[in-house]
Amino acid sequence: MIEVKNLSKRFPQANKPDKSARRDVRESEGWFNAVRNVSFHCAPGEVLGLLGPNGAGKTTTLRLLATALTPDSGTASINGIDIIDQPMLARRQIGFLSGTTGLYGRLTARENVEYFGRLHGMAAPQLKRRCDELFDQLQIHDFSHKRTDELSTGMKQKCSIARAVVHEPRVIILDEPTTGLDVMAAKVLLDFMASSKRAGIPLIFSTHHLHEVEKLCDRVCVINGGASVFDGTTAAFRQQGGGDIFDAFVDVINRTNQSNERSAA
Ligand SMILES: Nc1ncnc2c1ncn2[C@@H]1O[C@H](COP(=O)(O)OP(=O)(O)OP(=O)(O)O)[C@@H](O)[C@H]1O
Repeated sequence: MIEVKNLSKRFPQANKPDKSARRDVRESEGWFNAVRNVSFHCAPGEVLGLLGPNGAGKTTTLRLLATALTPDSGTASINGIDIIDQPMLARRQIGFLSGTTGLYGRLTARENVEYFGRLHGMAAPQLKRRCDELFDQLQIHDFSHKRTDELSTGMKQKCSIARAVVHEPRVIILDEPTTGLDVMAAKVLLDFMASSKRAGIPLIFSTHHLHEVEKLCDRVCVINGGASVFDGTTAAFRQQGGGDIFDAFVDVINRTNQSNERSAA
């Protein structure tokens, strides 16, 4: 179970805001409140889609949850483990794919995944079994012997996901897993996510592709201007757009933009 309540994170602003530019409701006296008030939950066997326009705060939220950043306020727990009180313990439960691949270019795909498995303390037979399983699921076998600096974008992404989940995490968090991938590569990743769901693993992923949400997600959280502005089932979200998920997204964003503009004025 993943539970997030009222998370917030601000960053110091390097430059003074341009007075002629439209004011962002998140700017405040030298700080930028990238995440202001984000709440959602995701139960075992559920997939939650994290949606929002560019710059909404999705990556920052996922980095907070994955313990790569420390929240300024709010709480989050992974299977009952508080990420602020016990970040190391929480981290061991999480498989996190960040936007940057972080692969070692001079190692092969297999060496990269095995290296991270060993860092997690996996024994050789367990690691071999897990690599074989993941390389089947993610269709990595054909290029597992190639150095990762020689791989295509899709191949690198598959390898990054295998690396992120090699230790059989109890929750999975993926930041834009299918961005930049062709249809066939994206399908492999979506099938992988569906198999994690069948295995009962709570999975959260951010995306700009609403058809992925239709296909996979039980729940949706929309972030706009650093705050969660919708958190509920995919069916309830679709209802917001009279049955159309695209209309629902546009409607929620337009409504909250108007209210943010009123607050910033
Ligand atoms: N380290 C940082 N310092 C200052 N501002 C930051 C930092 N990290 C993120 N921000 C700002 O916080 C806001 C949210 O960024 P974030 O990357 O979380 O958005 P996002 O929803 O993932 O966007 P996208 O869909 O474009 O990936 C942006 O305005 C960004 O410039």
